[in-house]
Amino acid sequence: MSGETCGDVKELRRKVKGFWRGLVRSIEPDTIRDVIEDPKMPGASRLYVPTGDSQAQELDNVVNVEVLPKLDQLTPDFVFSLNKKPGLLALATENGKPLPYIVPGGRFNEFYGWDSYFIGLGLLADGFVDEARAIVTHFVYEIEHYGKILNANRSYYLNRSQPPFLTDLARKVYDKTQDKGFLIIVLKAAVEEYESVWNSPPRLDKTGLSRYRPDGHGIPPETEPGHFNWALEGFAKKYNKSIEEFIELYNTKAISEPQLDEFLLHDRAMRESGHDTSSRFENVVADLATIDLNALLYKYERDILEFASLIGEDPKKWHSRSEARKAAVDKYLWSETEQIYYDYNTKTNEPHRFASVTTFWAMWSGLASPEQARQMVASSLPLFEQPGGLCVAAKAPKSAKQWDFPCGWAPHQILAWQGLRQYGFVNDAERLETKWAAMVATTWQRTGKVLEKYNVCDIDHAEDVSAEYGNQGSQENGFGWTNASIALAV
Ligand SMILES: OC[C@H]1O[C@H](O[C@H]2O[C@H](CO)[C@@H](O)[C@H](O)[C@H]2O)[C@H](O)[C@@H](O)[C@@H]1O
Repeated sequence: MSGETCGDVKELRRKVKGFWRGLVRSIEPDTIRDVIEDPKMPGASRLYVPTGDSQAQELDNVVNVEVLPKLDQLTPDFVFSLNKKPGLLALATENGKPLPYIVPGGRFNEFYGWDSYFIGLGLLADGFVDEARAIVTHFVYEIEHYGKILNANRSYYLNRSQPPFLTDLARKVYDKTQDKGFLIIVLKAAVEEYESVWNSPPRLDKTGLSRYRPDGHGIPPETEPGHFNWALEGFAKKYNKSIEEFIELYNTKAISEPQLDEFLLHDRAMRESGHDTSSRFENVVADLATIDLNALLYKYERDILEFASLIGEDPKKWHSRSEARKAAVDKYLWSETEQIYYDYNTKTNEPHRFASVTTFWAMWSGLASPEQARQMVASSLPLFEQPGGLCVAAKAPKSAKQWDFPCGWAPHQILAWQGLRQYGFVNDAERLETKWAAMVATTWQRTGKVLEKYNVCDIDHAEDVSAEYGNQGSQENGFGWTNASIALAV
């Protein structure tokens, strides 16, 4: 790294400490209006509170508060019915006060599932332990009241989750606080989430592995206008309708289109995977036992085992579960010849041969054996390494989406750095951290912004990623997980 770049990185690192403040939100009378605001859906003005949360209900003299029905009534049809009156979902309070949370930034003005994990890591690196602990408390609240850690706390996200990271963040917070009471609460919620969301049908498959496969109905309303035009044109033509007219007919079930149902099943699963959208997942992901999710669930099993031991409960069951998952991953996902983990198609019963950088999640979670890790570093790492760090994929698809080549994203970098270090590949981790931090910092100097994602293959134009809704991030506050990556790399 040149002296100038090194200076940019250090300056950005200092800035990041201050960026967090601008991303903090809190559901309380003075701030509720700004917090409810949804750049994705202008006009959102409601706060939905779960049955039984009387504290959140007290805000009804400031905004329009509506109480949700009980958990088992949050069906796809019910959630769809809220699309005409979208709103924010209440989060946890503590000692009678709302607990603040941190949003990613840009068009994402709500509490996200996996973004919050990475934000939590950044907060811990910056010494904000209470704020990181609050993220865990919100996750627990969401599991108790909404049945899952939500994609984010908006009404239209009620039926789906995101990649699960509760236990690792809780463990890291516990390491700082040594609060066993906190661990007991987390353990109960994590087991509940594991059993009812990830280890039950429809997500659990006969292989014993899990898939992203949420329920839902209709066209996802939070996407930018025209997002689905390419997929809907043919259907609209068939009925001699405009795309808007067709959407209305389809959404209200006036017409039935099983082929579109199938496309949207995968689309929802792709959003649950956090990788919306990508050519790896389009039209297939609800059938895939991905390396991503199964690595994360292995980590849950290992963490739950440890939490149970720490509080004096019998951890045996979790040992068997993690061993069974490891065996299934080795059987179905590991490619001995190509030395990489592929996803497995549970419908066609064959590997989905798409090389993804998430293969390194098997190292982050401890799922890979030392030999598998060595082979992946030797054979697969070079496929993804680019001037700006790790790319999502090894090659360009026909039509690139934002989670495709040539993009690189902070969560992928962070998990790979940690995975590499865990298996002793410290030089590789340091080299990748340096490449990424240098690219983020020089782009920040050039554009004034810290962004959601980067073109890691063309670092002189790294901000140039126009796929889908463009590139989020700002001058004042950066972007949540990228801020975190700088806090962790430097
Ligand atoms: O509005 C379109 C989609 O936006 C979200 O996805 C992207 O931003 C999230 C927040 O940073 C991030 O978690 C996700 O990985 C990104 O792809 C949202 O999560 C989607 O559900 C939504 O349809």
